[in-house]
Amino acid sequence: MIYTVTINPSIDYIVQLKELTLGEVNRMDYDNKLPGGKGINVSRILKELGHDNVALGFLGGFTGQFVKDALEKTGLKTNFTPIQDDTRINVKIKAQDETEINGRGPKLTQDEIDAFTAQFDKLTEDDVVVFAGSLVPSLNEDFYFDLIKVIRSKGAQFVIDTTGESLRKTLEQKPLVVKPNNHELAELFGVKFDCIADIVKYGRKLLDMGAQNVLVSMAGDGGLMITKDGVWRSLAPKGTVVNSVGAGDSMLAGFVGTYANTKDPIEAFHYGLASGSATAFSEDLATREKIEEIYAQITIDEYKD
Ligand SMILES: Nc1ncnc2c1ncn2[C@@H]1O[C@H](COP(=O)(O)OP(=O)(O)OP(=O)(O)O)[C@@H](O)[C@H]1O
Ligand SMILES: O=P(O)(O)OC[C@@]1(O)O[C@H](CO)[C@@H](O)[C@@H]1O
Repeated sequence: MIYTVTINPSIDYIVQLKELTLGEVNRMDYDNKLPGGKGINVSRILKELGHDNVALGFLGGFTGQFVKDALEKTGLKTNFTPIQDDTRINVKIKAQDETEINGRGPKLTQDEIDAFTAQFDKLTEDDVVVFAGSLVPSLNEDFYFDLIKVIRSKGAQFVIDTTGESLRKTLEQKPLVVKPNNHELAELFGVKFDCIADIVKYGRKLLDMGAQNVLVSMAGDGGLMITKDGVWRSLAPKGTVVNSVGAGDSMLAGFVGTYANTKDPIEAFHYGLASGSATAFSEDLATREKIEEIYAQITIDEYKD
């Protein structure tokens, strides 16, 4: 089974207006409330693609109830740990630019944390756990690292969408895949990339440091996949970008779901790219129909040094 973990879910409050003027009363043209959080987005795309999965994390208050109901309406399997405090609301303003204001997140009690962590004792080597998104203020990065140790001790695989030092620290536990974007990869090594060969060189370092597969997303320039068997590249398909929320999560979902079911990294990369671009071209996260349409437009070429 694939489990996604969203420690700090949200209601994504999408607000659209032609122009945002700071310091004035602005009126919305359109607004919408969506269940949000990176792991939840991964779960929603996994479900679209027909990959069985369960969304885990913490939900509380009227906002948490909204997220739970919205996910259950889609038929997604969830097993969120109930909490006393309210799940956060993240504001996504789509005006002349896209501006995001994300909440800090709720307080968790020790009993709530213990109830959540107990679930990981049941994992087996057939399971994959995907961690995505920020932690709540009362937890630090060690929370992820400690859970990852438990997951690996059960023989299960893990994926964590993180950057910087916490990415470096998780590599020794051999994540199934890491997915920095090209800027995050450059920052991790304190370098600047001038060409694809530079990106490949530093992507290979992540393999050497423990990652099983490396995806480097490059927004409108597509992506690269680096594995021990070779390097593959794809240009992004053409389309109108209407949404930058969740493209990275969708890419991760397309890759992880396909890889878990086929063990074919090239097919997984293909679905990862298609899912990322399909979401970038959609108002909300992509539908399966859109992902398949984009999939058919993508070609993947082997990259030779
Ligand atoms: N302008 C675009 N045109 C086509 N595809 C895109 C575009 N932007 C993003 N994508 C698709 O989404 C994938 C992930 O995008 P990106 O590189 O921005 O990841 P990210 O930085 O992790 O995203 P996020 O902002 O969601 O965290 C890309 O590899 C690509 O497939
Ligand atoms: O504050 P975090 O956890 O880093 O990011 C949360 C978030 O911005 O990420 C998702 C898009 O990737 C949104 O659904 C959600 O609001």
